[in-house]
Amino acid sequence: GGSHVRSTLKGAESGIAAMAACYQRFDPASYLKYNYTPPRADFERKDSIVPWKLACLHRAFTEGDVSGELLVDIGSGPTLYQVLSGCEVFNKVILTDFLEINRQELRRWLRDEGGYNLDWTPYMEYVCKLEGRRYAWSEKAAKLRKVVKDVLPIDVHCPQPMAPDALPSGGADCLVSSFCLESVSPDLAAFNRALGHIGSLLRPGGHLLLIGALDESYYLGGPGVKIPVVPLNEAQVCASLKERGYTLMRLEVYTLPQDMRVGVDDVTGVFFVKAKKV
Ligand SMILES: Nc1ncnc2c1ncn2[C@@H]1O[C@@H](CSCCNC[C@@H]2Cc3ccc([N+](=O)[O-])cc3CN2)[C@@H](O)[C@H]1O
Repeated sequence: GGSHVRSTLKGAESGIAAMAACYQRFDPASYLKYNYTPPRADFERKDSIVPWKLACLHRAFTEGDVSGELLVDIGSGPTLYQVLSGCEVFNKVILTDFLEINRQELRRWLRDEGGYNLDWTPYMEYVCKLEGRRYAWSEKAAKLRKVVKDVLPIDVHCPQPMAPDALPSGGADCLVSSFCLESVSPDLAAFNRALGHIGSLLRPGGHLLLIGALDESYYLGGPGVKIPVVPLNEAQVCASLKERGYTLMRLEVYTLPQDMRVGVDDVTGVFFVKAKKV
């Protein structure tokens, strides 16, 4: 009856409010150091996580079935690597995040203002190498600065995650989202709802490229800032996608070698999904 539903929704709201409170302590500089420097971002190592992610994204964006005008990155955080390949395929890219501090970090790089917390050059060089264009990282930087049109607020727990006029009426042609949904959802039900909410931003027939953590229960969003994560397994990810109206086209899983487990989280694996909205 009604009272049960009210208490359930109330529970969800308190879990989401608690999560938002955690994120007030998120520190972009620490987060970048924990996850986007060696060993997790070591371009000399074939088994490093970031090169694996960049290769998955490069392949997904360049195998011919992904096209259109507008690519939106959901929950960009303070990172740009998610759209280094996509910026060659779409002529408009919009980055999004819940925190102004992360949006500022991205804008600082996009406006070439200096004072960055991470050097993205090795990332751009690696993607250029994947594209068969050697030593063109400055062209990649220029392309990114030209194609990224905005950095906007988002809340994936809202049925309408972005402002009503943020996107063209048809929605985005493609979404990419990396390590966001499972890290902002108090439980699996919230993860499922959030997946549905972002789906409303995507046109039918559009693609979703989703990267996420497997079996993660927490990560450090800064020194001593322990942020809870809903632990997911592959079956749950596939079931959520199906339930929210996506057709799964590819699922790839990366298992972290021991020395990639550096104490900043308890992730055992990373999934890469390429899916299509029915
Ligand atoms: N309600 C919301 N809606 C949208 N975005 C929101 C909301 N709340 C917070 N956000 C926004 O979403 C956040 C995205 S960063 C979340 C970090 N994800 C977990 C972390 C990442 C990571 C990276 C690399 C590797 N690896 O193995 O190489 C493992 C892992 C696992 N640990 C953050 O930007 C926040 O600002």
